Amino acid sequence: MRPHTPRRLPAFILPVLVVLASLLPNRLDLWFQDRLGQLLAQEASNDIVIVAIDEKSLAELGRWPWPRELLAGALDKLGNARAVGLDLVLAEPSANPESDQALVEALRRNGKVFLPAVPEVSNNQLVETLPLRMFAEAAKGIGMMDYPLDQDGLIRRTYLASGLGQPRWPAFTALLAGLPPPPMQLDTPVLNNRWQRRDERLLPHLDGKLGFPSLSFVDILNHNGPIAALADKTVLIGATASGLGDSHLTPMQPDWPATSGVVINAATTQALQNRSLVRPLDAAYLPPLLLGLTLLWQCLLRWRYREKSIHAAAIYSAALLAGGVLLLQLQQLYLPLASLITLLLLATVTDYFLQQSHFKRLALTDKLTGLANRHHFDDRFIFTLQQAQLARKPLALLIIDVDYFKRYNDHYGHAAGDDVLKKIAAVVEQATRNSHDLAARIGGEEFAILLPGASREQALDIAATLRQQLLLLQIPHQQSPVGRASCSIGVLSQVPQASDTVRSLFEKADKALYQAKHKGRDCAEIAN
Ligand SMILES: Nc1nc2c(ncn2[C@@H]2O[C@H](COP(=O)(O)OP(=O)(O)OP(=O)(O)O)[C@@H](O)[C@H]2O)c(=O)[nH]1
Repeated sequence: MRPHTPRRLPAFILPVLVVLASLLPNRLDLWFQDRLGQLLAQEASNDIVIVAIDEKSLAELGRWPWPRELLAGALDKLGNARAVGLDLVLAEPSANPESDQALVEALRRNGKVFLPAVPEVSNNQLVETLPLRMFAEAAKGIGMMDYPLDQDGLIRRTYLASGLGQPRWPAFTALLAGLPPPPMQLDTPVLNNRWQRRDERLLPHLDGKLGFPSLSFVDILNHNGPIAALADKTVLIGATASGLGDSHLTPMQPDWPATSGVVINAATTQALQNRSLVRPLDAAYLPPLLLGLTLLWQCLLRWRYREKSIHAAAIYSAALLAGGVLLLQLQQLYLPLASLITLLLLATVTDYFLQQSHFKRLALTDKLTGLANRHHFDDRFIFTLQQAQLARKPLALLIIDVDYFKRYNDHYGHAAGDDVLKKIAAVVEQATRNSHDLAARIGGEEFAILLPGASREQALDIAATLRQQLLLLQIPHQQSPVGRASCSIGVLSQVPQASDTVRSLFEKADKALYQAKHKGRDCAEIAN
């Protein structure tokens, strides 16, 4: 055993690394985020209306895709809406060019229609799928619908701008919410092939399912003239029929039947209009925040909460939680609270166990030399003796006593005596062969080594090597007949009998030590 110093550093670095490493797939945080979202769910507003391409419309108008004149007809009924989002990807021309032309004209007549662009995977990378140029130019604006999938297959986030090479497209929902649309960027050159995103936002939760007022597409189409009820409303036209496949798992609806894309867009638009859409903390701020909070925690622990670290961790976690919820409510900023609190608990638990092991080591260690103390030695001796008795294997014990040490103290002083004891302790420890051997300081100037399995020859060899090593140190001792520090060693090695006890073995080794002293010191004697 060596002297031990408290190991503070890992207690504070390790948890930071653990949490940082687990941040990306941090399911705990996602779970936590979902629960918080449910707690703060909003009610669907009446200002957003969904025109649903539903089963009823498909039954009456025929299978999808419909001739684009039908879309044009519906758009003509929505002339008094505040804004219209045509939640369909119009990237391909239809077989009939007149159909497309009819839609272009309806887009122009309406004048408030926004069209979506979407990221699509091609050759393992995302590319932009834009509406046909003729539609794009006739629409009021193009917005990107960028809802990446999380590892668990749910969508939880979107971006206020994204695109290929640079985040050049505003979000489709941002345009619908009336956030100032940047100019059309159809002709902006693509800088590189990397998909770029900016201004991450978390999807809002809605109270209940399909809470938005909804009308069947076919009813709109068959209506005579503009629909008064839609005046100044934000209208989203999109597929809700399950056969059309535009539905997604979200924290709002994590199981099938999932939420339709048009409802997700409506909920996001509403949150953008209310300015209640939540932004997560930028990943770049996370490491400094984690480090700062951990440092603060360490300071608190050192300052006054050392003995009550578990209580303090609970209070600190509650404070973090409250702070996090407050930030969410007041600033719409989401902190990865689960990670932060996990970090804190990890730091506390690690710290606690390091403390415990530190104290445990202290209780078993001799303060001056760092060797095992008498208490530790006796415990190990009992255990080792039982093992040797069961296995019928030899057990050796060396008792090492410094010669004329009283004279040394008297001559050189107690402090110098302490230094000599430390040097001898180092020599004693060097004599051990492996982790099963144990070297200890069992008295003022008395040491012992327990050597399980060592034969008489081996034990005598070890004693001789030990004396040799001490001789090499040449510690001056003018009051000793040999002029240097030396020791006498009592050696015992035997296969212990059932009747042998720690005490009886000690007595035998002690007797051998007495003989060594009696012979004139600076030698080793073995017990019979
Ligand atoms: N410096 C120092 N001295 C100690 C310590 N513990 C015990 N001693 C001293 O060790 C000395 C032991 O003296 P004795 O038991 O008479 O043995 P000795 O002088 O070594 O004589 P022999 O063993 O017969 O050779 C005493 O003077 C103790 O005060 C310690 O921790 N530090």
